[in-house]
Amino acid sequence: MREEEKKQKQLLDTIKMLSPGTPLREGLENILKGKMGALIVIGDTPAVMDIVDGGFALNVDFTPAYVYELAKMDGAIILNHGVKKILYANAQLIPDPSIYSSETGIRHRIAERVAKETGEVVISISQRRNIISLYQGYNKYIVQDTGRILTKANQAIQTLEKYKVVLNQGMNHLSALEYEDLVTTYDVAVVLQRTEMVMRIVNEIEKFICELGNEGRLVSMQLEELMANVVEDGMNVINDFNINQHLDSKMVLKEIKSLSSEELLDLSNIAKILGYENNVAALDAPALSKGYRLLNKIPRLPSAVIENLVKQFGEFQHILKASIEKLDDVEGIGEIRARAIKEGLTRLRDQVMMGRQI
Ligand SMILES: Nc1ncnc2c1ncn2[C@@H]1O[C@H](COP(=O)(O)OP(=O)(O)OP(=O)(O)O)[C@@H](O)[C@H]1O
Repeated sequence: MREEEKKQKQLLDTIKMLSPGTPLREGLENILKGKMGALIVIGDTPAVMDIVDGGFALNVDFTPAYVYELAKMDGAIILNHGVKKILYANAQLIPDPSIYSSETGIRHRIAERVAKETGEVVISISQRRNIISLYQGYNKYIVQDTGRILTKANQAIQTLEKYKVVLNQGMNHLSALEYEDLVTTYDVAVVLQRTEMVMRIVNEIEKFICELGNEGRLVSMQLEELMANVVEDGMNVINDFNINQHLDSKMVLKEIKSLSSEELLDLSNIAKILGYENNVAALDAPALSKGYRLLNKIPRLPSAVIENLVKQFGEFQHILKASIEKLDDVEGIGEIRARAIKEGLTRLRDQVMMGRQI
């Protein structure tokens, strides 16, 4: 999984490197518009240079215009890793022919084999089919039309908005139950399930944003606005209800993330990760909140003080029922802050109950 995640991140970084607005993308678009093809290797590692024959060394600064002119020649262009320099042009690439390639055109076959053999990024522009393909190791990615990606990104934002409404309702319901001391494992598992579903859509949208480059600013802003507090609230729900002796909150989050889409639908899987019994009946069992999430919503309450409160009282219900004097006894809390906490909790209760009626 780790290796898979690393590869995915590498591919995303590469996609960003040729996203709209970058000099590399401009060069590639020019080649496409000029109805030419190209074969471009990014990186002059020994593994790459071992399979290069002929061509000539340039070592000039990368510009979209140079790469366009050089693409008029036969053979491959080799750039440095940061795409700052054009190192070689007109190079013949001779990768191991026994490496499997699923491509049909010669240029694409060479590109795929070179990427597999060297692990580097290879870009192939097909003259006939008018497409840009990118190979990195064993991964392949086809550069798509910006308008199409934008449509998909906007659809994903709309889906995210719908999921966010449902998540907010779940969070508000959980808050109300925390005040009433009526939380069950089911209510906790539901909000964590919804949070994870939201995060999975966010991952999709982040990929689109990488692909869109400077065309993705609006989507990025919308995403940022929609995601305010989602990650923190999710983490605090785990902090509040995790009773698993073997997993800390970060590990719990990781376990939830590693659930397949089907496993995520079964709430008892989430309950089990949190340390509750792994059966349907356990979902009806009461769950006690420590209070991290709700205390974090009180303005100007430092996290160290929240930590001390939870350490001293153990449960949100005990904090809720504590007198000003008892709150005052906690390290970092004087009388003024104790009153502010009381008032903050009352105000929050009113907001939560109002939200529930809607
Ligand atoms: N081994 C190689 N090393 C470097 N460049 C190559 C190599 N093989 C092919 N090329 C480049 O690819 C160009 C196109 O080759 P060819 O037309 O056979 O491939 P193709 O896959 O049909 O291309 P396209 O899809 O662009 O029409 C060649 O003119 C050459 O510049």
